[in-house]
Amino acid sequence: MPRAIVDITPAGQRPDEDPSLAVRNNGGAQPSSAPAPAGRREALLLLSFGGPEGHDDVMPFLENVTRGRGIPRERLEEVAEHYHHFGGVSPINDQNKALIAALEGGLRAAGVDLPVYWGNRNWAPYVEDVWQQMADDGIEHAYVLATSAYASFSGCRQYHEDIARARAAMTGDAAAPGGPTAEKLPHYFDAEGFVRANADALAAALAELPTDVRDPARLVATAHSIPDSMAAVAGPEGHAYETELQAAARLVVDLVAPGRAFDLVWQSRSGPPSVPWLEPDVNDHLEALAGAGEKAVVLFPVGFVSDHLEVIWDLDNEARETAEKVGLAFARAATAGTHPEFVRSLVELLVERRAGGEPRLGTNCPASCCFTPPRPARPTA
Ligand SMILES: CC1=C(CCC(=O)O)c2cc3nc(cc4[nH]c(cc5[nH]c(cc1n2)c(C)c5CCC(=O)O)c(CCC(=O)O)c4C)C(CCC(=O)O)=C3C
Ligand SMILES: [Fe+2]
Repeated sequence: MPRAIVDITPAGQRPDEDPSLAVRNNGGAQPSSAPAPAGRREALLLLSFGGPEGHDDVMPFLENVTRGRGIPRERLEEVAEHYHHFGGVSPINDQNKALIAALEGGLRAAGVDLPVYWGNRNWAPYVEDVWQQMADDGIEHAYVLATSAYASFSGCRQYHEDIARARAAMTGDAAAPGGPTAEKLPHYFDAEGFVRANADALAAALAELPTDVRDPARLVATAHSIPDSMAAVAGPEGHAYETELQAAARLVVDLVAPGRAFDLVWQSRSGPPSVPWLEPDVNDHLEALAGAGEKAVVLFPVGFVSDHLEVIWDLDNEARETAEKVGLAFARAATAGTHPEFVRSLVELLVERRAGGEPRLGTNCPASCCFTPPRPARPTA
Protein backbone atom coordinates (compact mmCIF):
# COMPACT_ATOMS: atom_id res chain seq x y z
CA MET A 1 0.00 0.00 0.00
CA PRO A 2 1.49 3.39 -0.87
CA ARG A 3 2.42 5.34 2.22
CA ALA A 4 0.61 8.64 2.57
CA ILE A 5 2.88 11.62 2.19
CA VAL A 6 2.14 14.18 4.82
CA ASP A 7 2.56 17.60 3.35
CA ILE A 8 4.12 20.28 5.44
CA THR A 9 1.34 22.58 6.34
CA PRO A 10 2.54 24.48 9.33
CA ALA A 11 -0.33 25.15 11.62
CA GLY A 12 1.91 25.72 14.55
CA GLN A 13 4.44 28.13 15.86
CA ARG A 14 8.06 28.15 16.68
CA PRO A 15 8.23 26.52 20.08
CA ASP A 16 9.60 29.39 22.10
CA GLU A 17 8.69 32.39 20.05
CA ASP A 18 6.13 34.74 18.67
CA PRO A 19 3.52 32.90 16.57
CA SER A 20 3.46 35.73 14.04
CA LEU A 21 6.92 34.57 12.86
CA ALA A 22 5.72 31.27 11.51
CA VAL A 23 5.23 31.06 7.80
CA ARG A 24 1.71 29.82 7.47
CA ASN A 25 1.91 28.23 4.09
CA ASN A 26 4.75 25.97 3.24
CA GLY A 27 3.75 25.49 -0.37
CA GLY A 28 7.43 25.13 -1.25
CA ALA A 29 8.04 21.54 -0.41
CA GLN A 30 5.76 18.96 -1.89
CA PRO A 31 7.65 15.72 -1.99
CA SER A 32 6.51 13.14 -4.44
CA SER A 33 7.72 9.58 -4.54
CA ALA A 34 7.24 9.36 -8.30
CA PRO A 35 10.38 9.63 -10.43
CA ALA A 36 11.13 13.06 -11.88
CA PRO A 37 8.94 13.60 -14.97
CA ALA A 38 10.90 13.33 -18.20
CA GLY A 39 11.86 16.68 -19.63
CA ARG A 40 11.26 18.66 -16.44
CA ARG A 41 13.99 21.25 -16.00
CA GLU A 42 15.54 20.67 -12.61
CA ALA A 43 18.27 22.14 -10.43
CA LEU A 44 20.08 21.49 -7.19
CA LEU A 45 19.91 24.39 -4.74
CA LEU A 46 22.37 24.68 -1.87
CA LEU A 47 20.40 26.46 0.84
CA SER A 48 22.46 27.87 3.69
CA PHE A 49 22.61 30.27 6.59
CA GLY A 50 24.55 33.10 4.97
CA GLY A 51 27.23 35.25 6.55
CA PRO A 52 28.63 38.77 6.39
CA GLU A 53 31.27 39.71 3.79
CA GLY A 54 32.81 42.67 5.61
CA HIS A 55 32.76 45.00 8.60
CA ASP A 56 29.63 46.93 7.65
CA ASP A 57 27.62 43.79 6.96
CA VAL A 58 27.98 42.39 10.47
CA MET A 59 25.21 44.20 12.36
CA PRO A 60 22.64 44.07 9.54
CA PHE A 61 23.39 40.34 9.19
CA LEU A 62 22.93 39.76 12.92
CA GLU A 63 19.69 41.69 12.82
CA ASN A 64 18.47 39.44 10.01
CA VAL A 65 19.37 36.34 12.01
CA THR A 66 17.76 37.41 15.24
CA ARG A 67 14.76 39.44 14.07
CA GLY A 68 11.94 38.77 16.51
CA ARG A 69 13.95 36.12 18.35
CA GLY A 70 14.42 37.95 21.63
CA ILE A 71 18.21 37.70 21.59
CA PRO A 72 19.67 40.25 24.04
CA ARG A 73 21.53 43.21 22.53
CA GLU A 74 24.65 42.38 24.58
CA ARG A 75 24.78 38.93 23.00
CA LEU A 76 24.62 40.48 19.52
CA GLU A 77 27.45 42.86 20.34
CA GLU A 78 29.53 40.00 21.67
CA VAL A 79 28.91 37.89 18.55
CA ALA A 80 29.66 40.92 16.34
CA GLU A 81 33.11 41.02 17.97
CA HIS A 82 33.71 37.41 16.92
CA TYR A 83 32.99 38.37 13.30
CA HIS A 84 35.11 41.57 13.53
CA HIS A 85 37.97 39.40 14.71
CA PHE A 86 37.94 37.96 11.16
CA GLY A 87 37.53 41.31 9.39
CA GLY A 88 33.74 41.00 9.44
CA VAL A 89 33.94 38.10 6.99
CA SER A 90 32.28 34.81 7.82
CA PRO A 91 34.12 31.81 6.41
CA ILE A 92 30.79 30.16 5.61
CA ASN A 93 30.38 31.78 2.17
CA ASP A 94 33.70 30.54 0.80
CA GLN A 95 32.95 27.14 2.30
CA ASN A 96 29.63 27.02 0.48
CA LYS A 97 31.30 28.06 -2.78
CA ALA A 98 33.81 25.24 -2.32
CA LEU A 99 31.00 22.77 -1.60
CA ILE A 100 29.16 23.88 -4.75
CA ALA A 101 32.30 23.37 -6.84
CA ALA A 102 32.73 19.92 -5.30
CA LEU A 103 29.06 19.06 -5.90
CA GLU A 104 29.36 20.14 -9.55
CA GLY A 105 32.31 17.79 -9.89
CA GLY A 106 30.43 15.02 -8.08
CA LEU A 107 27.38 15.42 -10.31
CA ARG A 108 29.53 15.28 -13.43
CA ALA A 109 31.27 12.17 -12.14
CA ALA A 110 27.87 10.55 -11.56
CA GLY A 111 26.67 11.55 -15.02
CA VAL A 112 23.96 13.84 -13.60
CA ASP A 113 23.41 16.95 -15.70
CA LEU A 114 21.93 19.49 -13.28
CA PRO A 115 22.84 23.13 -12.62
CA VAL A 116 23.66 24.05 -9.02
CA TYR A 117 22.33 27.24 -7.43
CA TRP A 118 23.06 28.85 -4.07
CA GLY A 119 20.80 30.80 -1.74
CA ASN A 120 20.87 31.87 1.90
CA ARG A 121 18.42 32.72 4.64
CA ASN A 122 20.24 35.64 6.24
CA TRP A 123 22.55 37.21 3.67
CA ALA A 124 23.12 37.59 -0.05
CA PRO A 125 22.66 35.67 -2.23
CA TYR A 126 19.20 35.56 -0.64
CA VAL A 127 16.95 32.57 -1.26
CA GLU A 128 14.23 34.89 -2.66
CA ASP A 129 16.63 36.22 -5.30
CA VAL A 130 17.87 32.82 -6.35
CA TRP A 131 14.27 31.65 -6.74
CA GLN A 132 13.69 34.48 -9.20
CA GLN A 133 16.95 33.57 -10.96
CA MET A 134 15.93 29.92 -11.26
CA ALA A 135 12.54 30.96 -12.66
CA ASP A 136 14.23 33.27 -15.18
CA ASP A 137 16.47 30.38 -16.23
CA GLY A 138 13.45 28.17 -16.85
CA ILE A 139 14.00 25.84 -13.89
CA GLU A 140 10.77 24.07 -12.96
CA HIS A 141 11.84 22.08 -9.92
CA ALA A 142 14.60 22.41 -7.33
CA TYR A 143 16.06 19.77 -5.03
CA VAL A 144 17.11 21.65 -1.92
CA LEU A 145 20.20 20.65 -0.01
CA ALA A 146 20.32 22.46 3.34
CA THR A 147 23.65 22.88 5.11
CA SER A 148 22.32 21.11 8.18
CA ALA A 149 22.20 17.34 8.55
CA TYR A 150 19.69 17.23 11.43
CA ALA A 151 16.15 17.76 12.68
CA SER A 152 14.99 20.81 14.72
CA PHE A 153 13.35 24.09 13.88
CA SER A 154 16.71 25.78 13.18
CA GLY A 155 18.21 22.88 11.24
CA CYS A 156 15.24 21.65 9.22
CA ARG A 157 11.88 23.35 9.55
CA GLN A 158 13.25 26.86 9.11
CA TYR A 159 14.77 25.80 5.76
CA HIS A 160 11.33 24.56 4.66
CA GLU A 161 10.02 27.96 5.64
CA ASP A 162 12.74 29.71 3.64
CA ILE A 163 11.60 27.78 0.56
CA ALA A 164 7.98 28.69 1.21
CA ARG A 165 8.86 32.36 1.71
CA ALA A 166 10.84 32.46 -1.53
CA ARG A 167 7.98 30.87 -3.45
CA ALA A 168 5.43 33.20 -1.89
CA ALA A 169 7.61 36.19 -2.84
CA MET A 170 7.34 35.16 -6.50
CA THR A 171 3.65 36.02 -6.54
CA GLY A 172 3.18 38.09 -3.39
CA ASP A 173 0.59 35.50 -2.38
CA ALA A 174 1.49 32.75 0.10
CA ALA A 175 -1.65 30.86 -0.91
CA ALA A 176 -0.56 30.73 -4.57
CA PRO A 177 3.23 30.52 -4.58
CA GLY A 178 5.25 30.60 -7.78
CA GLY A 179 8.60 29.81 -9.35
CA PRO A 180 10.11 26.35 -9.36
CA THR A 181 8.51 23.75 -7.10
CA ALA A 182 10.88 22.25 -4.58
CA GLU A 183 11.65 19.37 -2.34
CA LYS A 184 14.18 19.40 0.45
CA LEU A 185 16.59 16.48 0.62
CA PRO A 186 16.37 14.42 3.83
CA HIS A 187 18.51 14.63 6.97
CA TYR A 188 21.91 13.14 6.18
CA PHE A 189 23.47 12.72 9.64
CA ASP A 190 23.73 8.95 9.04
CA ALA A 191 24.75 9.08 5.38
CA GLU A 192 27.80 6.90 4.87
CA GLY A 193 29.97 9.70 3.48
CA PHE A 194 29.06 12.18 6.22
CA VAL A 195 30.02 9.63 8.84
CA ARG A 196 33.23 8.69 6.98
CA ALA A 197 34.28 12.34 6.64
CA ASN A 198 33.80 12.96 10.35
CA ALA A 199 35.57 9.73 11.23
CA ASP A 200 38.62 10.59 9.10
CA ALA A 201 38.76 13.98 10.80
CA LEU A 202 38.43 12.46 14.26
CA ALA A 203 41.26 10.02 13.53
CA ALA A 204 43.44 12.88 12.28
CA ALA A 205 42.71 14.98 15.38
CA LEU A 206 43.52 12.06 17.67
CA ALA A 207 46.85 11.70 15.89
CA GLU A 208 47.68 15.33 16.80
CA LEU A 209 47.71 14.49 20.51
CA PRO A 210 50.90 13.42 22.27
CA THR A 211 51.15 9.62 22.02
CA ASP A 212 50.93 9.01 25.77
CA VAL A 213 47.46 10.63 26.06
CA ARG A 214 46.01 9.44 22.75
CA ASP A 215 44.43 6.21 23.99
CA PRO A 216 42.89 7.58 27.16
CA ALA A 217 41.77 10.86 25.49
CA ARG A 218 38.13 11.70 25.98
CA LEU A 219 36.14 11.92 22.72
CA VAL A 220 33.65 14.78 22.82
CA ALA A 221 31.06 15.42 20.11
CA THR A 222 29.68 18.97 19.90
CA ALA A 223 26.62 20.53 18.32
CA HIS A 224 24.84 23.87 18.49
CA SER A 225 22.78 24.18 21.64
CA ILE A 226 19.10 24.92 21.07
CA PRO A 227 16.35 25.91 23.51
CA ASP A 228 14.94 22.96 25.48
CA SER A 229 11.52 23.84 24.09
CA MET A 230 12.85 23.51 20.52
CA ALA A 231 14.53 20.19 21.33
CA ALA A 232 11.34 18.82 22.85
CA VAL A 233 9.43 19.13 19.57
CA ALA A 234 12.22 18.23 17.12
CA GLY A 235 11.05 15.46 14.77
CA PRO A 236 7.75 13.60 14.70
CA GLU A 237 8.11 12.24 18.24
CA GLY A 238 10.22 15.03 19.73
CA HIS A 239 13.92 15.12 20.72
CA ALA A 240 15.03 14.01 17.24
CA TYR A 241 17.89 16.55 17.24
CA GLU A 242 19.53 14.87 20.22
CA THR A 243 18.67 11.36 18.99
CA GLU A 244 20.15 11.98 15.54
CA LEU A 245 23.27 13.57 17.02
CA GLN A 246 23.78 10.61 19.35
CA ALA A 247 23.39 8.24 16.41
CA ALA A 248 25.79 10.19 14.18
CA ALA A 249 28.44 10.50 16.90
CA ARG A 250 28.17 6.76 17.66
CA LEU A 251 28.63 5.88 13.97
CA VAL A 252 31.63 8.21 13.69
CA VAL A 253 33.36 6.87 16.81
CA ASP A 254 32.69 3.26 15.78
CA LEU A 255 34.63 3.77 12.55
CA VAL A 256 37.64 5.08 14.49
CA ALA A 257 37.52 3.06 17.71
CA PRO A 258 34.61 0.60 17.80
CA GLY A 259 32.67 0.72 21.04
CA ARG A 260 34.74 3.52 22.58
CA ALA A 261 32.82 5.88 24.87
CA PHE A 262 32.14 9.47 23.88
CA ASP A 263 30.26 12.46 25.26
CA LEU A 264 27.80 14.71 23.41
CA VAL A 265 27.80 18.31 24.62
CA TRP A 266 26.61 21.69 23.36
CA GLN A 267 28.16 24.92 22.16
CA SER A 268 27.31 28.44 21.01
CA ARG A 269 24.37 28.99 23.34
CA SER A 270 22.43 32.16 22.63
CA GLY A 271 19.23 33.64 24.04
CA PRO A 272 18.50 35.13 27.44
CA PRO A 273 19.79 33.20 30.48
CA SER A 274 16.21 32.80 31.73
CA VAL A 275 15.41 30.45 28.81
CA PRO A 276 16.79 26.92 29.28
CA TRP A 277 18.94 25.52 26.43
CA LEU A 278 20.56 22.10 26.01
CA GLU A 279 23.41 21.52 28.46
CA PRO A 280 26.19 20.95 29.39
CA ASP A 281 28.08 23.66 27.56
CA VAL A 282 31.34 22.42 26.09
CA ASN A 283 33.42 24.74 28.32
CA ASP A 284 31.74 23.56 31.52
CA HIS A 285 32.22 20.00 30.34
CA LEU A 286 35.97 20.50 29.82
CA GLU A 287 36.27 21.85 33.35
CA ALA A 288 34.37 18.87 34.71
CA LEU A 289 36.59 16.44 32.78
CA ALA A 290 39.76 18.05 34.13
CA GLY A 291 38.24 17.99 37.61
CA ALA A 292 37.66 14.25 37.21
CA GLY A 293 41.34 13.72 36.37
CA GLU A 294 41.14 13.45 32.56
CA LYS A 295 44.32 14.43 30.69
CA ALA A 296 43.26 14.97 27.07
CA VAL A 297 40.26 15.67 24.90
CA VAL A 298 39.37 15.56 21.21
CA LEU A 299 36.39 17.65 20.15
CA PHE A 300 34.53 16.63 17.00
CA PRO A 301 31.80 19.09 15.93
CA VAL A 302 29.58 16.50 14.27
CA GLY A 303 26.61 18.90 14.55
CA PHE A 304 27.99 21.12 11.78
CA VAL A 305 28.76 20.68 8.12
CA SER A 306 31.62 23.16 7.70
CA ASP A 307 34.22 24.94 9.84
CA HIS A 308 32.21 28.16 9.98
CA LEU A 309 32.52 30.91 12.52
CA GLU A 310 30.78 29.13 15.38
CA VAL A 311 33.25 26.28 15.01
CA ILE A 312 36.43 28.28 14.66
CA TRP A 313 35.53 30.87 17.30
CA ASP A 314 33.70 28.86 19.90
CA LEU A 315 35.96 25.80 19.70
CA ASP A 316 39.36 26.89 18.38
CA ASN A 317 39.41 30.00 20.57
CA GLU A 318 37.11 29.61 23.54
CA ALA A 319 37.11 25.86 24.15
CA ARG A 320 40.83 25.58 23.44
CA GLU A 321 41.48 28.36 25.97
CA THR A 322 39.35 26.56 28.54
CA ALA A 323 41.29 23.35 27.93
CA GLU A 324 44.59 25.17 28.40
CA LYS A 325 43.36 26.81 31.59
CA VAL A 326 42.37 23.48 33.14
CA GLY A 327 45.41 21.59 31.82
CA LEU A 328 43.80 19.31 29.21
CA ALA A 329 45.66 18.40 26.03
CA PHE A 330 43.31 19.48 23.23
CA ALA A 331 42.63 18.70 19.58
CA ARG A 332 39.66 19.66 17.39
CA ALA A 333 38.49 17.56 14.46
CA ALA A 334 37.44 19.18 11.19
CA THR A 335 33.85 19.09 9.93
CA ALA A 336 32.77 17.22 6.78
CA GLY A 337 33.43 20.25 4.53
CA THR A 338 34.18 19.02 1.00
CA HIS A 339 35.41 15.54 1.92
CA PRO A 340 34.97 13.51 -1.31
CA GLU A 341 33.00 10.78 0.44
CA PHE A 342 30.64 13.38 1.90
CA VAL A 343 30.10 14.95 -1.51
CA ARG A 344 29.50 11.52 -3.02
CA SER A 345 26.82 10.80 -0.40
CA LEU A 346 25.07 14.09 -1.10
CA VAL A 347 24.97 13.32 -4.80
CA GLU A 348 23.56 9.90 -3.93
CA LEU A 349 20.76 11.46 -1.87
CA LEU A 350 19.83 13.58 -4.87
CA VAL A 351 19.93 10.66 -7.29
CA GLU A 352 17.72 8.65 -4.94
CA ARG A 353 15.11 11.40 -4.81
CA ARG A 354 15.13 11.91 -8.57
CA ALA A 355 14.53 8.20 -9.04
CA GLY A 356 11.43 8.47 -6.83
CA GLY A 357 12.91 6.84 -3.74
CA GLU A 358 10.65 6.88 -0.68
CA PRO A 359 10.91 10.35 0.87
CA ARG A 360 12.50 10.34 4.30
CA LEU A 361 12.45 12.66 7.28
CA GLY A 362 13.56 16.14 6.32
CA THR A 363 11.82 15.81 2.94
CA ASN A 364 8.38 14.81 4.11
CA CYS A 365 7.93 16.08 7.64
CA PRO A 366 4.62 15.62 9.43
CA ALA A 367 2.79 18.84 10.15
CA SER A 368 3.61 18.55 13.86
CA CYS A 369 7.34 18.22 13.24
CA CYS A 370 9.55 20.83 14.95
CA PHE A 371 6.57 22.94 15.95
CA THR A 372 4.41 23.31 19.00
CA PRO A 373 0.76 23.10 17.99
CA PRO A 374 -0.92 26.43 18.52
CA ARG A 375 -3.25 26.71 21.47
CA PRO A 376 -6.84 26.31 20.38
CA ALA A 377 -8.55 29.65 20.09
CA ARG A 378 -10.59 30.51 23.14
CA PRO A 379 -14.28 30.28 22.42
CA THR A 380 -15.79 33.73 22.31
CA ALA A 381 -18.69 34.43 24.57
C1 LIG B 1 20.84 24.33 15.31
C2 LIG B 1 21.64 25.51 14.78
C3 LIG B 1 22.58 25.48 13.75
C4 LIG B 1 23.00 24.26 12.95
C5 LIG B 1 22.07 24.07 11.77
C6 LIG B 1 22.31 25.03 10.63
O1 LIG B 1 23.45 25.18 10.19
O2 LIG B 1 21.34 25.62 10.15
C7 LIG B 1 23.05 26.81 13.58
C8 LIG B 1 23.99 27.20 12.61
C9 LIG B 1 24.55 28.49 12.44
N1 LIG B 1 24.36 29.58 13.24
C10 LIG B 1 25.09 30.63 12.73
C11 LIG B 1 25.11 31.93 13.27
C12 LIG B 1 24.28 32.40 14.27
N2 LIG B 1 23.33 31.69 14.95
C13 LIG B 1 22.66 32.52 15.87
C14 LIG B 1 21.63 32.17 16.72
C15 LIG B 1 21.05 30.89 16.88
N3 LIG B 1 21.46 29.71 16.28
C16 LIG B 1 20.62 28.67 16.66
C17 LIG B 1 20.71 27.33 16.25
C18 LIG B 1 21.56 26.86 15.24
N4 LIG B 1 22.43 27.62 14.49
C19 LIG B 1 19.63 29.23 17.53
C20 LIG B 1 18.49 28.45 18.14
C21 LIG B 1 19.91 30.59 17.66
C22 LIG B 1 19.15 31.62 18.46
C23 LIG B 1 18.38 32.54 17.53
C24 LIG B 1 17.31 31.79 16.78
O3 LIG B 1 16.48 31.18 17.45
O4 LIG B 1 17.32 31.80 15.55
C25 LIG B 1 23.22 33.83 15.71
C26 LIG B 1 22.76 35.07 16.47
C27 LIG B 1 23.77 35.50 17.46
C28 LIG B 1 23.92 34.50 18.56
O5 LIG B 1 23.15 34.59 19.48
O6 LIG B 1 24.81 33.63 18.46
C29 LIG B 1 24.23 33.74 14.73
C30 LIG B 1 25.12 34.86 14.23
C31 LIG B 1 25.79 30.19 11.55
C32 LIG B 1 26.71 31.06 10.69
C33 LIG B 1 28.12 31.01 11.19
C34 LIG B 1 29.05 31.80 10.31
O7 LIG B 1 28.77 32.96 9.98
O8 LIG B 1 30.09 31.25 9.89
C35 LIG B 1 25.45 28.87 11.38
C36 LIG B 1 25.90 27.96 10.28
FE1 LIG C 1 23.19 29.57 15.02
